[in-house]
Amino acid sequence: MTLLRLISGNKFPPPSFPINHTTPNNSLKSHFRFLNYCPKSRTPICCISNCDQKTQSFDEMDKDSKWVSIESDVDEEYARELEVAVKAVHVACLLCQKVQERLVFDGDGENVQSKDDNSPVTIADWSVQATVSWILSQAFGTENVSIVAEEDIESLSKTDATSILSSVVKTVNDSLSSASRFGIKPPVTNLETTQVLEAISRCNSNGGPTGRFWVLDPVDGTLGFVRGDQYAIALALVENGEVVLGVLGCPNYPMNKEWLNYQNGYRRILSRLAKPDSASWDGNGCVLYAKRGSKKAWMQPLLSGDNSVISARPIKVSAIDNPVLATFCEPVEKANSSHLFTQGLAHSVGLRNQPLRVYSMVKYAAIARGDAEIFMKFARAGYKEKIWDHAAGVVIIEEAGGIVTDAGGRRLDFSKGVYLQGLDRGIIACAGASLHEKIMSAVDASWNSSSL
Ligand SMILES: Nc1ncnc2c1ncn2[C@@H]1O[C@H](COP(=O)(O)OS(=O)(=O)O)[C@@H](OP(=O)(O)O)[C@H]1O
Ligand SMILES: [Mg+2]
Repeated sequence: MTLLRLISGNKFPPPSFPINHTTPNNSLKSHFRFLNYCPKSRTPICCISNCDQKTQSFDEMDKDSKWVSIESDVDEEYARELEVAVKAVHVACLLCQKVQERLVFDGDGENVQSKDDNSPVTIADWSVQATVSWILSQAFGTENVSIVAEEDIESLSKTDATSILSSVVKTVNDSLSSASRFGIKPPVTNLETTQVLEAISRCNSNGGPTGRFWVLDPVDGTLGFVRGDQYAIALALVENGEVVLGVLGCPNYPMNKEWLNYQNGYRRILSRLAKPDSASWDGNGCVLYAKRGSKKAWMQPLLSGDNSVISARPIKVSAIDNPVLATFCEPVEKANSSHLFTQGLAHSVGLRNQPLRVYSMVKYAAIARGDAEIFMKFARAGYKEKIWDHAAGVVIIEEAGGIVTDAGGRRLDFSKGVYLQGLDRGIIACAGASLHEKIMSAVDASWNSSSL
């Protein structure tokens, strides 16, 4: 059996796989082939193999195996989808780190474009979209993959965009060629420009109430990204209108939440001064993921340097329910959410801490990890929230024990197409029910006097 079958087929390996019985839980039938136990973190981890070799037997693959863990059972629904999605997001995170480094440190500003709505788009947005689209198509077959995603190829295909397009093609090929460290088999030859454009434009699903589709925000918080700050890569799987899987890559969100307070260059300089050692969780980013109904959410560190060990740890929302001790997060940009309105809400609920203003869906990650207790977003009237800005974050918070609704207490509806239709006033995510109710009551009490 070739590795390709493992990656692209829906079948799991045959039962004759070598299972390392040093695992403390032999009943866990991981969909990875080699169960083992991480000597450092003492968590169960599973080998994946170095896939850049043409065809390997499983025994051969074991020799150069690398470590990635996904705590799920081979028989569980969506196990294969989760495995592929987490790997794809890891690949995308490394891609973005490299592009951001060039953009911010080397002043490669040419690779930032403006979209029709004046929001920025960079080679990272298109490259991630192409890369994730290609990986999903390889894994499940192009005909089985439907993707709703933020970018299209309109501006990229214009004649004056040729140098950007070639940067995108190069970035995608560089990224896929090193994806083997995650067990993803790279293309046999570099992707042609047309293949890259096709991978991007294939993400043209409009979602809807039935069937299965992926939702991708290739770079959420592009403004944060171009400013050298926080951003996220968000991938979710929606089935019959319900988000069933969510994966959130946060390349600049390290283990230690204090780092969030250092914005822009200051944070970067600090992270450079204190380069993480390869096994450290402190300095590098993270990938969070969850599966609907599992009542568990997980976090992995990003690979750094030559490190090839990744173990996942469970995450939980904060237990704080006293407003005096709680912290709320909100968008950095006033244009995206009214700071004035949330300031009033904070005052009436009795929140005392300064708001944590963070770009992108990293805010969802902060709630899921227990670094903050409340996330509020109140966009201007008429703004229509897109499903890719929320899908992955919602399922991760919910499975980590939190609550996400609109201001009327209804769960967000991912079944109505590209937009979150029918959203009542704004979005409120909380660690617990008591804080959530307090915020909703405060919104009711002050909404009519707000200018929103
Ligand atoms: N006017 C307005 N109001 C509300 N929301 C908007 C608005 N404009 C954009 N967006 C969307 O917001 C995404 C950025 O995340 P946040 O809303 O959390 O804002 S911020 O990054 O913290 O400033 C951002 O995602 P990206 O485009 O992927 O960066 C947008 O989809
Ligand atoms: Mg976004």
